Amino acid sequence: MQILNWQALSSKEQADALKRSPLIGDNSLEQSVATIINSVVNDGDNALRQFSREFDGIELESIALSKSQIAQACANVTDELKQAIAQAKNNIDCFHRAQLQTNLAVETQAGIRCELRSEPIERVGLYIPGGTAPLISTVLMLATPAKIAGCSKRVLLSPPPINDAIVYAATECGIEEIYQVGGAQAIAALAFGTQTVPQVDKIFGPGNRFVTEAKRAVSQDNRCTVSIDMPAGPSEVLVIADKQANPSFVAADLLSQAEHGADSQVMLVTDCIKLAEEVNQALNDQLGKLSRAQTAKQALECSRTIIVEDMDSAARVSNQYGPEHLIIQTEQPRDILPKIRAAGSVFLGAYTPESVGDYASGTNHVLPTYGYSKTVSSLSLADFSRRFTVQELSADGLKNLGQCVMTLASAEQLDAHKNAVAIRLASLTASEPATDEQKASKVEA
Ligand SMILES: NC(=O)c1ccc[n+]([C@@H]2O[C@H](COP(=O)([O-])OP(=O)(O)OC[C@H]3O[C@@H](n4cnc5c(N)ncnc54)[C@H](O)[C@@H]3O)[C@@H](O)[C@H]2O)c1
Ligand SMILES: N[C@H](CO)Cc1c[nH]c[nH+]1
Ligand SMILES: [Zn+2]
Repeated sequence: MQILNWQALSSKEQADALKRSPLIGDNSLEQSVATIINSVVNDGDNALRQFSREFDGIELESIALSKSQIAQACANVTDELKQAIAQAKNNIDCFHRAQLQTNLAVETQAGIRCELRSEPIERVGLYIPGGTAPLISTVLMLATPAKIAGCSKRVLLSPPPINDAIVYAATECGIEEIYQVGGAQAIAALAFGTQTVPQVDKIFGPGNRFVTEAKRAVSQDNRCTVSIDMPAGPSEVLVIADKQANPSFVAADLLSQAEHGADSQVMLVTDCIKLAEEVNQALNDQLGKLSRAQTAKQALECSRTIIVEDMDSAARVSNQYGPEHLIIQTEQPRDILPKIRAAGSVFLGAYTPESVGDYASGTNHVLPTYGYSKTVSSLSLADFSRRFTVQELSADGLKNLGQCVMTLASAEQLDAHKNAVAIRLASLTASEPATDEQKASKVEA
């Protein structure tokens, strides 16, 4: 990887050093995805079949999997893979179940009760990438929290021909509706519905740049009201390492994300030039042995090593980049953690490869990319529910708050708002028995 000295760079060069892969900034992407979406809106299933032919090279017999197709796919999965799926699912289930929250109620003032409640999102669409690798683990990452949250309609889509283990993992997570459609056309189908694919309320799942652009586009399209989880595009990792880090471990972690796609990006930030050179050597040694060497090599071409003065500076560079995954392989990784402001998921120490989070530690691997980790959180149980508030005032509560609201409404010159309170306060006063003082003043009058 290209090695850059952070201190020697101008601020423009520093910003360029942290730019994402040029494939992601491709201007033609927006237009080609818009064309795909419009075709699905107009032609429904026919468009899905046409794009499957064009992009996946598959002549689709059935878009929806039948019960017998599902049973056959499950029977094809080996026991070893079934056991690994079960172990990963247990950990993911354990971590996401722990995120269940109870509704809360607070009395902000006497007679004023405020509540925060949450309800599952009813219809969710789960997109499982499958263009270049069948991401079986993504099924667990999406379907497990969707089930725990109580989403009643959970449909799963993945490119054709759908992988048997994806189907098995889906059924293990209680998914009954499975469709073989991929790419931007799958996202359009979930957003607008077709003759076969049902329309959903929210779309979840990562994907390549076509999928991610399609999610962005449908979430801003006023022809539908679908929402999305987050921009979870091509994988990224940034490794902060010091002189004690094992260069082979670092190289292996960088390659584990580089192999996802040519548009993936991996970064190394270190205060040790010797380590940077050893990692480059280890990358060369390991790259040739990978089945996806060509893809990883392309990703490495748009990736960089940045030499910084010290670990404080490393944390600042990482925060500026806002990586999807951040690995800290230093002598005292926990010392750096409090300085981290932006990362989708953090991996501490030499024995925490990023792969464990991808598959089975229990955390969710659906994470914001493109620098969105500065503002967007990693996928969690809360994303499958919507929160809403409730308030209830007693008559005394309204008496306590009425004047405050009327004063604010007057200041905003919104008379009807003020009146909605005033009319009630007046009715309360009228229905109250008169006090001795009031009776006396009436007699005097
Ligand atoms: N950020 C995250 O949380 C996260 C998690 C897992 C995976 N990922 C990423 O997901 C991605 C998976 O990508 P993938 O390609 O393997 O699978 P994918 O399912 O996302 O995309 C495959 C689909 O892309 C469409 N496509 C391919 N070429 C096209 C073209 N030229 N024009 C229009 N559509 C086209 C096809 O319809 C195909 O079915 C990787 O980039 C990986 O890094 C991200
Ligand atoms: N690294 C991916 C998230 O960017 C998730 C994944 C699934 N399988 C392997 N890796
Ligand atoms: Zn991965």
